[in-house]
Order: sequence, then structure tokens, then C-alpha cells
Amino acid sequence: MKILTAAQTRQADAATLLAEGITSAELMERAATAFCHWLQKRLPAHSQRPMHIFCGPGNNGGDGLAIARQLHEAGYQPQVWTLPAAQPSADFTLNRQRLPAGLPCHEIQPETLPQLPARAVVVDALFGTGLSRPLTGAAAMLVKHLNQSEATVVAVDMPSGLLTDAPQSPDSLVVRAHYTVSFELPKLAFLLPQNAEFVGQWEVLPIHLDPTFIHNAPVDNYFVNDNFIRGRLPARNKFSHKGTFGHALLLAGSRGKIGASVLAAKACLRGGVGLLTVRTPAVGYPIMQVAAPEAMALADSATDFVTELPDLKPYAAVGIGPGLGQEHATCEVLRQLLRKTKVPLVLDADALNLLGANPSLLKLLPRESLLTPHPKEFERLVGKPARDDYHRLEQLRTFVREHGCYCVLKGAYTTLAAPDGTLYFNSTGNPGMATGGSGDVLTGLLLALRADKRLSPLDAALLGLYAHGRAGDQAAQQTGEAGLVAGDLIRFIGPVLQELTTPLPGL
Ligand SMILES: NC(=O)C1=CN([C@@H]2O[C@H](COP(=O)(O)OP(=O)(O)OC[C@H]3O[C@@H](n4cnc5c(N)ncnc54)[C@H](OP(=O)(O)O)[C@@H]3O)[C@@H](O)[C@H]2O)[C@@H](O)CC1
Ligand SMILES: [K+]
Repeated sequence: MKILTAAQTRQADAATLLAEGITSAELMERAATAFCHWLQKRLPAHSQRPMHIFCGPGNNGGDGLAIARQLHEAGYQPQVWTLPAAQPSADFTLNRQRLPAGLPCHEIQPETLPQLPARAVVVDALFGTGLSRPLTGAAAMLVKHLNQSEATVVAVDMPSGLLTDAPQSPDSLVVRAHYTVSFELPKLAFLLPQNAEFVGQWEVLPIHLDPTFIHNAPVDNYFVNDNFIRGRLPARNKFSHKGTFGHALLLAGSRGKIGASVLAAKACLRGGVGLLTVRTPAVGYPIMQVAAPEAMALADSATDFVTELPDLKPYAAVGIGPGLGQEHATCEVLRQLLRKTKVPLVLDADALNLLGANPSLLKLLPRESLLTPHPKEFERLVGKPARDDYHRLEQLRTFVREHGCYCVLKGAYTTLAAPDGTLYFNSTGNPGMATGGSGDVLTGLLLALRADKRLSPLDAALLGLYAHGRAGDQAAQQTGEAGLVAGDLIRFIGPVLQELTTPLPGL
């Protein structure tokens, strides 16, 4: 799914009117109907909860007025509140005129703000994608009032006050919505942690914007949902052999952190790798042999950490990092690996910390390497903290362009950056996965997919992120989010990959 900017959303709106020969009021009606269906499914008219619909002067407010009329027709008893405005939009004015006589509509004044008890439902249709500056005056006062109330707040398209694809100044007022019901495509603002308190739980409803416009729109950001992933994982050919799926090498583990290497190894095996060899410090050798008998273990001559790089000839891909430690000798192994490898690399955890601490190593990074930092590791890699989440995304784009690599920034919407700077926001996963070892599982899975000769680097990375999150979602259904441990993810990898495998075309 593409993520359009606010300006592109306006263009998509115009293109749809042209392509379908409809008026903007008709498209607004479509959006309002989609919203009302969403609400009606969750809140029946007979619930009798007080409902207040707050409308701004533009088309977001127009949506609010159309929503009010449709809900009124469906048996709800909403009250409408409009902001005083010199020049409301044409579709606002039209829908204002269309309000039935029996539907109360008030202009908002400081002294006439309604009481909003906990039972009340607020529909926030003040501002959407057309917001152009911070809220002031009556709008600011109203948003403060909404945020102080205990009512349930549902935002139309955007929580009012939030910009679609740029940061607003830190002291800006923004509606804290419990739900944001948006149209057609997700907005960048929904995917960033700093906006979570405003956006709440979000959903996008189709309103059938012009598919040709969307198809041709150049974008920097994608949302990776099921549709986007389908078709990327080919079915296994009956005559395929171990070589097709590659022989992977994993360099991982140190005393006290052999578990990380075991988790990564098991995930790699379940990710479908042909063969797996694990370089482990001697202390990990018997553990690996027992815990993952399908993997071959190569014991290092050092007891506690990895000090030797094996001959790289047999391998289709190399993963390094989980539980590795940051000993000087291990750092030298990483340096040699970066110098010598001719196959794809997956770098995680301490491998990234070593890169961050030794910038000369970064210069050796082979093109198309795949790095999987969490925000703190990423900060160490780039050497300075981000001002905010938008700045972090810019840092990410700059980093991958500079190093010609793929970088996975782990978080609620784990973000893959491709070497050209395009960002892909993953949709799967849950907070239960914020637990030790979850990243090691991801590294193992990505290693398996990078060793699979049938997959492009981009497809391998996208599939890995998506399948990892989906395995987490399936595991959490059984364990609950709090009870989820990283090892639970592993047994869901196989079934999830099976689900994502492209079936034969139907007859
Ligand atoms: N695109 C689509 O596909 C579809 C879009 N639809 C809906 O349209 C919405 C976008 O509508 P929109 O463009 O009219 O913008 P909107 O957010 O209502 O605000 C603009 C108005 O507010 C004003 N204003 C701005 N900031 C302000 C401030 N801080 N304080 C005070 N005023 C401020 C601004 O004035 P100006 O900046 O011109 O001075 C202008 O008057 C979109 O979110 C969705 O809900 C659906 O109906 C159908 C499909
Ligand atoms: K809104």
C-alpha cells in the first residue's frame, strides 16, 4: 500500500472526481457513509449515548456535517458544533444547508462548550489533511476542552491538529483521539511513536479513490500489509535441493548469551534455509549441538567468544551479531568478514554496536548488506540522537543511501529502508514481541531468506519482517502479549511462511 502525502491526497481526490465524473460532494458523501458504517457496527443507535460532532470550516468539517445527517437518518441523535469561520469550504456550506431541521447545530463560543461526560461520544471533524498551521483561538480552546473530557473521541481522517506528514511544533494542540478512522490509505503520521497518543487505534476505510492515480503516484513510503506481501514467496519446486535454499553461516553467541545464537539458529532453520553452520565459542558448542541438532556447529578455539572467521567459501549468506559480545578479537572477525565476504550479510545486535564504535568498519560494509538495529543501536550507528521520529526517518534514508545497504529499524511499525531511500513500514506484530530474543529470531529468519537464491534482497527483507510480526501475532493469541517469549515465535514461522507462499494459479 502506498502512503501518499497530504498534497498527493488532494490530487487523488481531484483525479477521482475527473475519472468518475462525480462532484466533490458525492465523494464526501462516500467518505461519510464509510465512516457511519464503521461507527454503526460498534455503536448501535439504541445505545442512546450522547453524541457531539465538532466540525471545522473545510472539507473535514464537511465530512462531519454529512456524517451527522447520515447518523440522524439512521436514528442517532447527534448534536453538531461548528467553528466560527469567515470562509468555509463550498462542501462545508452545502452540507450545512443539508442538515435536517430537527438536528441541533450550534456555533462554538467559549461560553457554550458542551459538557462531555464519560458516556459521550465525540466525532472530531475539525481539521484533516488540510491543516496548515497550529491551532489557535476557538479551535485551540475546543481541543483543550475535548482533551480534558473523558468522552470517547473518534477522529475523522486525522486527529485535528496533527499534520499528515511532518512534525508539528512541540507545543501544538492536537486532539487525543481513541480511534482515528481515515480514508483509503494510511497517513505517515499514524506510524510514528510520537503521534500514538493522538491517533489512538487507527483504521483506513476504502472510498475508491482513482486507482490509476494511486498506481502512478511516486512515493517514498509504503505500508506493508498482506496484499503487498502476496506473490513475493514462490512455492518450492518439487526438484529443488538443499543448494536452492542456500547454506548459511551464523556467527553468534558468547558466554552467557549462547541462548541468542540458539534462537537465531532455530529461526533460520524454520525460515527454510538449506543448511546452517553456526560458529560458536567453545562454551556454546555442546549447547548448540543439543538445542539445534539440524545445524552444524563449528567451535571456535576461544572458550567465551568468537575469535576466528571460518573459510567463507561454502556459504550463500552470513549472519553475525546475536549474543556476540564486543571483544576486540570479535571485532577483528567482523572486520575480516566485511573485507572478505562476497555473499549477502545480515548484521544485528553487537555486530551493529561494533560498527557504531568503529566507524572505519562502516566504510567496509558490502553493498546490499542488511542491518537490523533498534533505535538505540541505530543512534550509535549514526552517531547522534534524532530530534524526533521524522528526523530519525531522514537519518535512516541518508544512512542507507550513503552505505548502499538495507536497514531495518525495529519498533512498533518496523521500518525497512532500501538503498534508494524508500521506506517500508511493516504492519504485523504486537507489543508482546518487545521481549529479549525477539530480535535474534528476526536475524535468523532474515538470514534464511537472504540465503534463498530465489529471492531479491528487498523481497527477502520484506518477507522476513512481515512473517516475524505475523508469527508474533499468532503466538500472542495463545500466550497473550505479556506471556510471549521469543522462543514462541519460532514454531509459527513455518506455518506463516506456508500461508504466504504463492499458490498455483486457480483454474
Ligand atoms: N482528499 C480526499 O480524498 C478526501 C477528503 N475528504 C476530507 O477532506 C479533508 C481535507 O479537507 P480540506 O482540504 O478542506 O482541509 P481541512 O483539513 O478540512 O482544513 C482546511 C480548512 O481549515 C483551515 N485551516 C487549516 N489549518 C487551520 C488552523 N490551524 N486554524 C484554523 N483554520 C485552519 C483552512 O484554511 P486556510 O489554511 O485555507 O486558511 C481551510 O479552511 C480530509 O481530511 C477529509 O476529511 C473527504 O471528504 C473525501 C475524500
Ligand atoms: K479530524
